[in-house]
Amino acid sequence: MKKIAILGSTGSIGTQTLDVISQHPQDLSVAALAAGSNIVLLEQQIRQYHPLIAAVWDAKKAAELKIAVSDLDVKIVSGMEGMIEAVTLPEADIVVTAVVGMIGIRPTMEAIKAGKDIALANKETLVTAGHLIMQMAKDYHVQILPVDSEHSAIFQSLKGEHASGIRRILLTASGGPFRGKTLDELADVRVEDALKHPNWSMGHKITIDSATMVNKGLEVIEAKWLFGVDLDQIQVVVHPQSVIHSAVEFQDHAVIAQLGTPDMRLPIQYALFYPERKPLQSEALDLFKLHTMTFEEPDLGTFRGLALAYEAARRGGSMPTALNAANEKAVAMFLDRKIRFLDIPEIISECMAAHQWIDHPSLEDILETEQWTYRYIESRW
Ligand SMILES: NC(=O)C1=CN([C@@H]2O[C@H](COP(=O)(O)OP(=O)(O)OC[C@H]3O[C@@H](n4cnc5c(N)ncnc54)[C@H](OP(=O)(O)O)[C@@H]3O)[C@@H](O)[C@H]2O)C=CC1
Ligand SMILES: CC(=O)[C@@H](O)[C@H](O)COP(=O)(O)O
Ligand SMILES: [Mn+2]
Repeated sequence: MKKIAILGSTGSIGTQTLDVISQHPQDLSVAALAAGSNIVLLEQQIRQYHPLIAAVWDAKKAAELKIAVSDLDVKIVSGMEGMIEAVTLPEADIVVTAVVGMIGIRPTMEAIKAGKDIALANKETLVTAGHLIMQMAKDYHVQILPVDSEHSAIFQSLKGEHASGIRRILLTASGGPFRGKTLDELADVRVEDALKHPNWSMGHKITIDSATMVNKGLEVIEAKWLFGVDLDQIQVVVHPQSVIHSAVEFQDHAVIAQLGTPDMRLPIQYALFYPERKPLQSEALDLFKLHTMTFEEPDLGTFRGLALAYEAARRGGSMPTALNAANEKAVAMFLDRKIRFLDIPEIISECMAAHQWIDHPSLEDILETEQWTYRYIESRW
């Protein structure tokens, strides 16, 4: 029986992880759950999956939850210390990092130090602290198993082959809801329009990232860390049908891809059972219904966020943190209707230009860069 801790159990990836666990009651069980503030759903999850511990970020909500589940044998904790206690629980074998944003860095690092394998959905952690996380994973002999659909597809296509065999990674992108639009057409788009992803149902933050294509930029950086390739070996290919989840071109020009319907339960399950494959109750791909698959080059002029991510990745050091922190803040402001859609790349660009670059940032440098970026945005917008 593999025991799982889920950081971000009430979100899109978290709830789909619980669905996978429900499909395999003989093999998988829940050791720990952690969420932000949705204690109504978290209580239901506690009653259904019986974790030993549940963490809530918000201390007041944690106190309310403690009373609500006082009939059960579950420890309720809160804040960052609570998150860390949940993911380092001795009984847990693997941690699914399904929290959104760079708040996931510290719990992920502590889980690695406690010897837990990581099923990594939280891409912001690798984008900002990839150099620290990948080294720690080596030092503590833990596996970082990708959950992000493209990275799982690359991982599945590689089948353990060494990075030296890779000629190129073909990282597919849907292009988001605004594919083919001009900058003029994007000037007045509404939050509702940006939240209409053509293929995937996901949390709000990543859905906006898909609309700006910053998501693809974050994924380029994530792929660099996960697979140890150079940036110029990663080619973004716009594939609006989201059926090819990504591919690897090898030195002999063979291209191996993973295809499927857009359903995150497959990459989640693959990470939880790796290297085994298990059955999954989900919709199978029907190529006759699909008819066509198409491919385009990304429009870096219109989707400036992707170009900025390449720039941040090339500069390295603390620049991806400046990009990511600026994006997290700007997306939150857009969702709050405080800025317009095209202000998102503008804010990222201004933060990157003003950022005091650090070559090999420590955890403290990364967290300080995050705070500086938030303060800088608050002082200007
Ligand atoms: N959704 C998807 O299909 C995919 C997601 N990803 C990545 O996975 C991560 C999660 O995405 P997604 O599931 O869509 O996001 P959601 O917004 O749906 O869920 C986020 C989760 O994080 C929790 N959370 C938020 N803030 C805190 C906090 N301070 N402390 C503890 N928990 C917190 C939320 O809790 P609460 O609701 O209680 O506030 C919720 O459980 C992101 O990094 C995303 O980029 C990658 C590929 C695909
Ligand atoms: C499901 C998943 O992994 C998302 O990251 C998804 O890929 C977003 O789609 P695009 O960023 O390609 O629009
Ligand atoms: Mn993805």
